[in-house]
Amino acid sequence: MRLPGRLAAAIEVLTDVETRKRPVSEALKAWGINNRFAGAGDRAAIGNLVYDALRRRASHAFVMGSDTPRALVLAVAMRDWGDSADALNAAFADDSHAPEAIDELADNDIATAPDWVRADVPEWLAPSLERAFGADWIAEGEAMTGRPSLDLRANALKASPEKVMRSLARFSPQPTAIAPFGLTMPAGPRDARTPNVTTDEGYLKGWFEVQDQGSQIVSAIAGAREGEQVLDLCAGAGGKTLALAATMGNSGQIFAYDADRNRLAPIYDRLKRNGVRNAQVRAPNPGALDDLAGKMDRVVIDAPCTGTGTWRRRPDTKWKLTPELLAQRQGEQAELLKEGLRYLKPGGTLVYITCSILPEENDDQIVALKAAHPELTTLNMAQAWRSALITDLPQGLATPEGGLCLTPRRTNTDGFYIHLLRNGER
Ligand SMILES: C[S@@+](CC[C@H](N)C(=O)[O-])C[C@H]1O[C@@H](n2cnc3c(N)ncnc32)[C@H](O)[C@@H]1O
Repeated sequence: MRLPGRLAAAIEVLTDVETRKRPVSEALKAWGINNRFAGAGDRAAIGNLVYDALRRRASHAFVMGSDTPRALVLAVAMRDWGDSADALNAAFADDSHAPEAIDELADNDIATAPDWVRADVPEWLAPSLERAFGADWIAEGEAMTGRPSLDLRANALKASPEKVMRSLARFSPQPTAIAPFGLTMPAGPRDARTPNVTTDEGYLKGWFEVQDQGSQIVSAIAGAREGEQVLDLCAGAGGKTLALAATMGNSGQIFAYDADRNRLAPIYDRLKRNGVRNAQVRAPNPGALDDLAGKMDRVVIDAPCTGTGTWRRRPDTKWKLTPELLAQRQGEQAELLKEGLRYLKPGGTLVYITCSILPEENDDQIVALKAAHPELTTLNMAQAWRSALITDLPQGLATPEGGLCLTPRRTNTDGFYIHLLRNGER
């Protein structure tokens, strides 16, 4: 397929996403099944167009004077991919699969757009983001419209970063800037494809996992040490469990739990592939964690959240988020923090993590928890960073209440928050 046909296909997929409220991945898959002639390169290009359209949905719509799928996809071609309207029209003229010619270009000046449009975020979230980032909030929003890199974590239980680099040399991975076991492959422009690393021999042997550098950083700062008893209360598919096991050198014990059996299911294979021997999965049965009450050195709560830190990867969620959903997540987080305390021994450490950048899910939760539990004290983040990552904590990452907030603009990672609390005296 040439570009005109790919643009038309992207308009079709985006229409499906917007009218049927379908997740992008599902709509792309359905399009692929109905259009079997399209190759992997076509599917990747169409996916890039749809995701790019959603990443900058508000500003694309402003510039084009329209938010139809057609306007949004054409905006990607012109604003992101650098094709002029004239060049596109010339290409459309001799391609029977092309969208209609562009003859109604509004071309509004983005400098005249409201702040939330320039930041490409939902209008109702502007006050929260301004509270989180002050004068930088628009730049932070803009940075969340870029394509994310593909990051890997070398599994220290089985391989060094150098060994993984050799295994994946054909993709030219580079060491990550902060995470010591991380490798990264920057996203390419236009129709570039994401490398398929999960068919690599090294992956199948458990030498590395796909994990955003931000997730690797917070896993390291969680500070699990050799020999500790650790509860991973929201283990999901085990992304952080695996990283914790690696920092613990397979000693001590991690109890991996999740309330959702389906989310937990992949963890068994992943633990095996990664050579993890110190993790015990606790399925969500009644009383599954009762025997751990008051015994844990560390309780990690990688809480369910709005996922605002992952907007680069899942831009459709940016526009679907509602105040009601935020309030629901806040309620779940407050409950989980209380629940997590149950398992902590005196002197133990509570680790609170979200992949959100909203203060409502981050510092605000900690303030409320500490008000109800004066025995909790915030651990020094600069010290935690230094002991986990050897370097000094970079300026500007600390939050007002003593947590840490990573963002695409600050650390070239997904957005993450982490806060460490000690339970009384050690
Ligand atoms: C951010 S995800 C966890 C991601 C995972 N830790 C990882 O690194 O791949 C949050 C998880 O919390 C789980 N969850 C939600 N409510 C819970 C509860 N009350 N108790 C335990 N897990 C819960 C969800 O099922 C979801 O898997």
